[in-house]
Amino acid sequence: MEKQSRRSVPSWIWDFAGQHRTQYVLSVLSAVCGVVCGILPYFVMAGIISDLLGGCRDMSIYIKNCLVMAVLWLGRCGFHSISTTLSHKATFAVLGTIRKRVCAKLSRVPLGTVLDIPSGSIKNVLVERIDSIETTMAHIIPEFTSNLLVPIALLVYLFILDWRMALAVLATVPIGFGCYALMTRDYEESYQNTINKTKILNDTAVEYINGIEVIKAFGKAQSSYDKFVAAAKEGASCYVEWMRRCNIYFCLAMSIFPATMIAVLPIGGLLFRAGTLDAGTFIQVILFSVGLIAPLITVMSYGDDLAKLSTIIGEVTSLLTLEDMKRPDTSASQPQSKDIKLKDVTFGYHEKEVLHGINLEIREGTVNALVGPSGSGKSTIARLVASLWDVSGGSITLGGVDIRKLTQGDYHRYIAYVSQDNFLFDTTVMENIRMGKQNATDAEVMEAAKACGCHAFILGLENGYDTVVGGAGGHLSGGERQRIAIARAMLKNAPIIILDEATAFTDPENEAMIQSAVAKLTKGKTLIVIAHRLSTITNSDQIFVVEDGKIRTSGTHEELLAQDELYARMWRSHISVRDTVEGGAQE
Ligand SMILES: Nc1ncnc2c1ncn2[C@@H]1O[C@H](COP(=O)(O)OP(=O)(O)OP(=O)(O)O)[C@@H](O)[C@H]1O
Repeated sequence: MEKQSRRSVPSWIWDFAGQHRTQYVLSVLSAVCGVVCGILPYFVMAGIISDLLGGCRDMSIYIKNCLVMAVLWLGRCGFHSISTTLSHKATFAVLGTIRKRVCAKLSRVPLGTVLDIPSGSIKNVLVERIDSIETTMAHIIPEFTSNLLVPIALLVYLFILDWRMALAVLATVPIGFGCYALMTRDYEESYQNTINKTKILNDTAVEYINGIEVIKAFGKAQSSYDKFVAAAKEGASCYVEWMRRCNIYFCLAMSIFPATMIAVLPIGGLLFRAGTLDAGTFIQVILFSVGLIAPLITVMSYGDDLAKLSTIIGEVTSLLTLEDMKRPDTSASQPQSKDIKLKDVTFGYHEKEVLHGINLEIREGTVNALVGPSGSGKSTIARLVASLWDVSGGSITLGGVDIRKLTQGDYHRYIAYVSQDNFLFDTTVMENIRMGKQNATDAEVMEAAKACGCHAFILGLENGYDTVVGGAGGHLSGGERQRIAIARAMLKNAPIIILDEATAFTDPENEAMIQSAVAKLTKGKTLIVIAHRLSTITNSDQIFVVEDGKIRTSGTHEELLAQDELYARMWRSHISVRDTVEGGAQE
């Protein structure tokens, strides 16, 4: 993910806060009140010390001050609690909004954009990184503001009291800031570095888990594990090195900042001796200098968090500013028919063009097949028609309307796409099928499953329709996954079906069941099928032979057998493989 233009942290939070802005404002006000309650006791203490020095023996004054102090401390706790409650509530809502916007964004960008970002990185931003800013955001908004405002107010008061002593209080500040600046000089670069290492670690972990089957099968457990350990070690040493560099400056800054007495006591002592500073003012300055530095140190400690927040905002922004597929908010016009036309379509993944001027017409209600050698571009054509990517050149029209002029929602109502992957979500069979139609009743889901011949095997599962299928449908066989995916498409009841036939699961029994499911799914509809088993498409109205990213020929099975050598060759090899398989099965 590229770094995108950075926005300031407050404006970014303000934008996402939306209807929760009032909560943040109230939270800041409560925090200011809390810090004021924390500082007022210093005034009271100054008063008590003056009274003591003046020889006051009136008990009621001490008791009154004691009560005031107690009320102030209670107030401090109360306001702090109100402030953090409000800001935590608002922050959780903001983080929810951010996650929703990122997820919505991912559904609007071309599929390729999402595939190009390692899934570990997206998951990392969406879950861990956004989570990690919760505490920072919830605390930083009220506490940073209040801890900054109150010392400023105190400083103004000190300058009014005695400008010479106010300067003495500030004497250590430039040195402390100097140390802090040294600590943070390469902060952004170092932090980005650690983030990159963490991303590599995440991606390695996700790859290790996703590829565990291959790793085990090929005996690569040790080398894959070593790769993961190396990524973990690199991440750790990067952190340790960064901390080692910062630590000395951090310790110096944190020791020098609070050491206000170094200047306040000798300068104050000299002025007191010279008679230009009275004891009461001297005492107030001593107390306030302590009260002033503590909130300032808190503010400084947020510098680190602010920088982290800014980096994470950059990452989230880089996801949110990914370029959308160009689709309008409302469709310019509605298609007059369900005919699909590809005109001079070119397309490339990254720089490499894989489709070179595709022209084909698919008439409403017909069965159409794309056949051709592996890698010739069949699935790519299907994905473009399914509007998962945009064409690089040329156009795809539905009923005469360029599909880029239809909203995603409008277009997807026309299309049901069953991909080779047959991805199932880690939820129940019922919910996986229901994804075809969100408001479908259980009865409708079962009806679709029956029509696709899955009902019986689903009832045979551990918990029937309530069986959880595992990550990506891992608890089911390939053929079962495919039939559930077909049932899902059937429930959607879209007029155009795109079926990217998987090459596996070709045992005769499964093939027969899948064929019967497909036949029911596509009855009276437009079908575009990517066929690997040519015997399944001999009755198609049109067969397009794709070769090297171009349509080589088109026609019916018989026409192509007679006219196209490539098709005839593919048919002969299909027949001979099928005979071998079936012969083998019968023996
Ligand atoms: N996500 C991708 N990124 C980059 N290149 C890709 C991507 N998907 C496919 N390709 C390339 O595009 C070309 C066409 O691939 P496509 O999947 O469309 O072929 P196909 O005819 O469907 O193949 P098969 O029959 O093996 O499924 C191939 O050279 C392939 O390597």
